[in-house]
Amino acid sequence: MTPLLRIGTRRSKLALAQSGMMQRAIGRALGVAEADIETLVPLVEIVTTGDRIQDRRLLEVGGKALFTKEIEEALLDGRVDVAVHSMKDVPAEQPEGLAIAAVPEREDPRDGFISEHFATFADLPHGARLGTASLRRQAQALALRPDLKIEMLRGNVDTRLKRLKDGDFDAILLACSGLNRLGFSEVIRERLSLDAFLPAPGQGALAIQTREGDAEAAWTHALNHDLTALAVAAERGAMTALEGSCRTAVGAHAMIEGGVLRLTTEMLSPDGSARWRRVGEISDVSTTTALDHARSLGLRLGGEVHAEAGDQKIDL
Ligand SMILES: NCc1[nH]cc(CCC(=O)O)c1CC(=O)O
Repeated sequence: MTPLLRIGTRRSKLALAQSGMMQRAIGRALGVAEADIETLVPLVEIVTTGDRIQDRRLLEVGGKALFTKEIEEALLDGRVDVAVHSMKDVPAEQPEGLAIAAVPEREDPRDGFISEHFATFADLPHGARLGTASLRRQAQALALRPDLKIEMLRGNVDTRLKRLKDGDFDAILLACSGLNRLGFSEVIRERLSLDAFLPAPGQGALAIQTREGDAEAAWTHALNHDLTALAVAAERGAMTALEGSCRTAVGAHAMIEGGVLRLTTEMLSPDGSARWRRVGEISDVSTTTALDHARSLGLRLGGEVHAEAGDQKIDL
């Protein structure tokens, strides 16, 4: 049996968990019998530059694309037909010839607090060591607790949890979504508030990427969750206006309740002492609201934050 669709995936446990979930969803959408999914919708593992490089300075030069480049090349070559990414890791612009064909329903978008000895973020003692590689989490943590010592924490989720266990940190912060998908939810001591720890644009959501010509295939519609796609479009609009990347402290989160989409976006100085935030809404949203409508709100609010931060704009 020749495969119907090949799914390109990174080899990390999280990437494999996410791709595996989508493999089953795509198999079902294509009407493939459960027993044939592995054969007809196979996973193809691809090592990306980002996986090879552990040096943060090099990652800063290369940015997000380091985690997606090789997979995108495989898509363009036709070696694979679909890629599953964490939306958070997808750059603002799609490469020529590729498209985000679907955005499945979002997992918990919140950041999780993980610690051996402390039950909540507020319980951390003066000067406690907090591990994170995210400039956004660093800035948001310092905004609440300038006394904390932020320490670099890189690597896959299991590496990070092991370093916490080894006593390298008093606590670490990780996305709840990744932990939930890995089956590690029990390590989360506290789910941090969306207000204090405004998530990264797209956090908790996945991006299903295809060649442009395949983006309208019937199975992509089956995987798409319209309201998540709309919320994420707003968040990524803000990200675009704020030139958000791994290098800047940018948060954006949109929630849809009772037909109202409410977007919050912010930028912070790395030490958390300055914070520029905007909130805006679109009313009467439904599953048929145009993504561009949501994106425009993001671009506008992000632009306002950007303008207000002005000269003080953080350039690292
Ligand atoms: N940059 C790392 C990254 N990219 C996506 C996730 C998982 C969270 C998600 O699904 O958004 C993580 C780990 C983390 O932030 O804890």
